[in-house]
Amino acid sequence: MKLDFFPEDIRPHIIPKTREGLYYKCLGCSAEYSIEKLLYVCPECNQVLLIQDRNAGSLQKIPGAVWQKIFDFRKMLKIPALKGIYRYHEFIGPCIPLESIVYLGEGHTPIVEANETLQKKVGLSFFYKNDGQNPSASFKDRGMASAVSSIKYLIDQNLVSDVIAICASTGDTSAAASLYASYLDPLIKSAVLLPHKKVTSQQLSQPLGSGAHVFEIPGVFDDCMKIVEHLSTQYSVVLLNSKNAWRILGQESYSYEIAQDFEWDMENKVIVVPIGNAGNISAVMNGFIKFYEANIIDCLPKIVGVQSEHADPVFQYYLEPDETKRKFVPVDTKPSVAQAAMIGNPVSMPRVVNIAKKYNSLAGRQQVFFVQVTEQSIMDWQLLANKNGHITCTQGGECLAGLVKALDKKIVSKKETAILDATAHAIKFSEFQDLYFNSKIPKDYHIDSNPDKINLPSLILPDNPNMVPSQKKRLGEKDFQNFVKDISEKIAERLSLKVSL
Ligand SMILES: N[C@@H](CCOP(=O)(O)O)C(=O)O
Repeated sequence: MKLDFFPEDIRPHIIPKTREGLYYKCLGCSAEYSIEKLLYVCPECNQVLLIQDRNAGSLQKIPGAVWQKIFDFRKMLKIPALKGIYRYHEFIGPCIPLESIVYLGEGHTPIVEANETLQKKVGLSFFYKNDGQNPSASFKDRGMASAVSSIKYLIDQNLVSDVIAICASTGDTSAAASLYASYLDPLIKSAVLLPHKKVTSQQLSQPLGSGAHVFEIPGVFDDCMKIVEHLSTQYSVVLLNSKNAWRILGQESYSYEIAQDFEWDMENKVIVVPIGNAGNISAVMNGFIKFYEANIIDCLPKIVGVQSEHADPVFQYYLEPDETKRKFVPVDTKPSVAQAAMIGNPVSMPRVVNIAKKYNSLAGRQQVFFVQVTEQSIMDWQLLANKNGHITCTQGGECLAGLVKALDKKIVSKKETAILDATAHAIKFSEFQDLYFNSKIPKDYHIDSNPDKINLPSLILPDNPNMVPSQKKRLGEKDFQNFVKDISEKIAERLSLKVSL
């Protein structure tokens, strides 16, 4: 829609204006740093950073209802830079000029209501937000669009050049990082570190296809992360993990979209997210806080963070009810089908502690909860969700298992409506489905294949196995007709089909 057709009251705000005000703030010592430097931890105390906005107060000068109208109308713009996460430019990266924004189609993923069968089984109304429908098939594209746009902004100002972007990954981050970097080739080259044999083959193919340098490292994700942290302090590289605070900003768009899709009504809503490196739950909470502070939503939804029993450091931390006695202890992970979240020492733990505290305090009651689920429940719920029309990954299965657990523990009630994060597309994690269906999940996952849930292909051969069509030798007309009839009859028998009249 052309600018002239927008309502007059919001017309001056439809195209966002670039403005200053963002800075890095250390969560340890509160030191502040310019965003014109590439920085991932505080040079003083080594603690993680968050990006803050000195002019956040100015956002409150526009009434919440006007912001809602601006975002609703912005949907109709045809400007690529504003079609993705930067619809919320003022809240995500107001210093980034539209020319520096990298847009590959991320964000505004569908929210799909679970069907009646599944809602009945679970016991309350819920939706999946399909973040697997992002360009690299996971939610990481939100954060990557933000981090890579921030680098492009620095490149455009001649503040950096010849960028080598680097990340550690369980699969999704590396796919997103290499995809966005490849779009800016040759300005940005990428290198990814993956734990050897702990990334699915689909995920391994993604950075390879994008032309990244792919390094497989013995150990688990946490080991790769340490190497990336070391590289980023010793060498001139750009770190693209969520330790990079720009990633958090971009991932806040997930919350903004939920608010907008539910007509800004967050009453009785529960947001369920899996926790791995903990960047996403930090971003999700922070996003809702920002919209609440700007009066765009009038209450904060409940947040339920879910971890597998095989990788549960955040859940363990919050088991201690007395906040003053809590002590974070990294855990050694065990094999998990929620492989993307198989992380024992999440880099964003200090962010979770800081933001969850603020969230609960703003809400005036506990609104952030953590639950732990079994590996068996992750797999069983994922398979059931996908048998009912969803396309969720194992982490999405983890969310559903977490919702069931939260209902059981009375953290969530039947009156509420949950929105579950399908963080990636099911196809990325189909290897776990294959293992389950073939009853071959290794013992240390602690998952048994339920025969009722197994689905395997059936090879249908004709009575005469030599009379089959092939590319090398086609059958003669009569033999081919016999083949078609024979196979059809066998399928009809399997499906108990009735002959049509
Ligand atoms: N699950 C993640 C782990 C790294 O996450 P990040 O958000 O901290 O970059 C992955 O997909 O690699």
